[in-house]
Amino acid sequence: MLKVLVSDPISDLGIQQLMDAEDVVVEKKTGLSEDELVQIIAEYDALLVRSQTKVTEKIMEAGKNLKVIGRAGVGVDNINLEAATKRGIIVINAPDGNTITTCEHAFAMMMALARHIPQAYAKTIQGTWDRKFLGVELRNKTLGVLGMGRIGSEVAKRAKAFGMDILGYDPFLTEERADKLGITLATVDQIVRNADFITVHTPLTPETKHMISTKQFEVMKKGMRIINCARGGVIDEAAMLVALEQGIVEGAAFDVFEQEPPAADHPFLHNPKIIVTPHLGASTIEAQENVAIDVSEQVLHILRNEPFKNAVNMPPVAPSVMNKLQPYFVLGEQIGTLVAQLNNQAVQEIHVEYAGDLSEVDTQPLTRYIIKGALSRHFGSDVNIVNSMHLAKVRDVNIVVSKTAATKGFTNLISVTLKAGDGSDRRIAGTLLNGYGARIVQIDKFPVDIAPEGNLLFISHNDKPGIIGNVGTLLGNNDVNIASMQVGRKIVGGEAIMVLTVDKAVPKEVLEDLLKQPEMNKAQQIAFS
Ligand SMILES: NC(=O)c1ccc[n+]([C@@H]2O[C@H](COP(=O)([O-])OP(=O)(O)OC[C@H]3O[C@@H](n4cnc5c(N)ncnc54)[C@H](O)[C@@H]3O)[C@@H](O)[C@H]2O)c1
Ligand SMILES: O=C(O)CC[C@@H](O)C(=O)O
Repeated sequence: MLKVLVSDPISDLGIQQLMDAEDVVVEKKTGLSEDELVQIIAEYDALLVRSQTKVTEKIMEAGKNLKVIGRAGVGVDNINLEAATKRGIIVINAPDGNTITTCEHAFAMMMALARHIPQAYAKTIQGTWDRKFLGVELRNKTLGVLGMGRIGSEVAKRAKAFGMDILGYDPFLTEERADKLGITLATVDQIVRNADFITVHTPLTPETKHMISTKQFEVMKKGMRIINCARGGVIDEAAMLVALEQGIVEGAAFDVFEQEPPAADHPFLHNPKIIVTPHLGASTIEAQENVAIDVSEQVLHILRNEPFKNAVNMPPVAPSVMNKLQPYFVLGEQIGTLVAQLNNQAVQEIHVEYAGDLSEVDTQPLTRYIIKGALSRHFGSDVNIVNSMHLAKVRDVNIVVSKTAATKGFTNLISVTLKAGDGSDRRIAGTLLNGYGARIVQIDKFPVDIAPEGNLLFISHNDKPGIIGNVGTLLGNNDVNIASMQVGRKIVGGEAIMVLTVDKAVPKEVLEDLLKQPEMNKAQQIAFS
């Protein structure tokens, strides 16, 4: 008999099919600590969670029979994916079931903000008939939506019906799709400067962490309102409080927090201009049923060795293919990550070219790693080798793969070009050198020789005397040690690049100072993990 543990409150109706299955026993034990879970998890073949249970490495290590972890919801940030992958535990989620519900929550928050509904309610039930609450209309206001995926797009549709003008930003949002949605494609800067309301709908990734912080608040319209029903930390809580005190922010509505639950003395819980809810975005009867049904169905398929979808981590790959390709997986993902970090435009096409030895093998699994790397900058832990091609497709990113036996001087070469909607492109090529390991050998049109590890600093500048010295001095003065440096240019006095390996991450302020140096065009930190 297969055993399934449900460790968070999950809709009974949603898990009915699991409970009805003759080969499955379902046990519900909610509110368990990590240690309590460690004690019992070995008995179970599957674990079903929402967001409360933190599925740690320790729990997985104890889960000797665990084949699948089902997350009834979207975000899998409460599950240690790496540990699951390492142990061959499949992690699945239910990405679509709570989209509308969460969108409606964000919209409800926006309306409550506009009309002070929670504050007015609290006064009224205390016996104070206070009619001084003066709201604003949504009509004719500008709404900025950061993250135009499933939820952000639904919010935009509803805001249009309310007569709002919508500015949207998403790295995968092209002019064409924005037109289709009837919104204006904008940059983050345009959104923060012009929006009366801002709502965020991105995952929490290193890039989206504090994407709205002091710098962004400083240029916002005085009296704007802001909503976070995505993930705590996308909006910098401390910076938001300062902006509220300065009158830049008139009101804020948060469903999610940097630390959940927030401490009892968290300033958001005691500020009359901030509306809070306890991560209720997905909490409707419909959404909870939807996600539980989706996830139960997939868990049953996995337990019965049937084909399944929505796996968030490693899929099985045939051993023969695996043996040939495995050495390239890390490099492929690194090339994808690197090229995505260099690109700042909405991506239309990712062109992967395999040369030399690689032209003779079925490279499909490797392409998945490359696309995963290219998308992970924006999808964070939501993208994996199972869903990377699918995510690219739903975001209208065309994947082109070509092969050539010509070796260009290397026995194997992976070249990845990101083509943007505006016609620009960025290119990275890498190889595995026998005895030396992975190397990045080309950045755009410049040949380089870089080990893809540690912290890289990528600088693009005009080829003028003194630049290398300036960079070295500035980094030295800020205690950033340079381990290696490479420079490249095509013509004397023309466009040039500098790639430095540094011993620690370069602070934001130092990058800003670098950019202030003469002849500098770009200074960017690149990370490989
Ligand atoms: N409050 C809740 O209970 C609740 C419920 C469901 C989902 N969520 C959260 O809401 C968020 C959105 O969910 P979704 O289902 O719409 O996900 P999605 O993957 O469909 O959309 C997320 C979008 O964010 C974009 N993005 C990534 N980096 C970005 C950046 N730097 N700037 C702008 N956009 C960026 C991605 O390209 C993607 O289109 C997720 O964080 C999810 O975990 C919260
Ligand atoms: O289970 C929940 O209520 C959280 C849902 C939400 O944050 C998600 O990522 O799906």
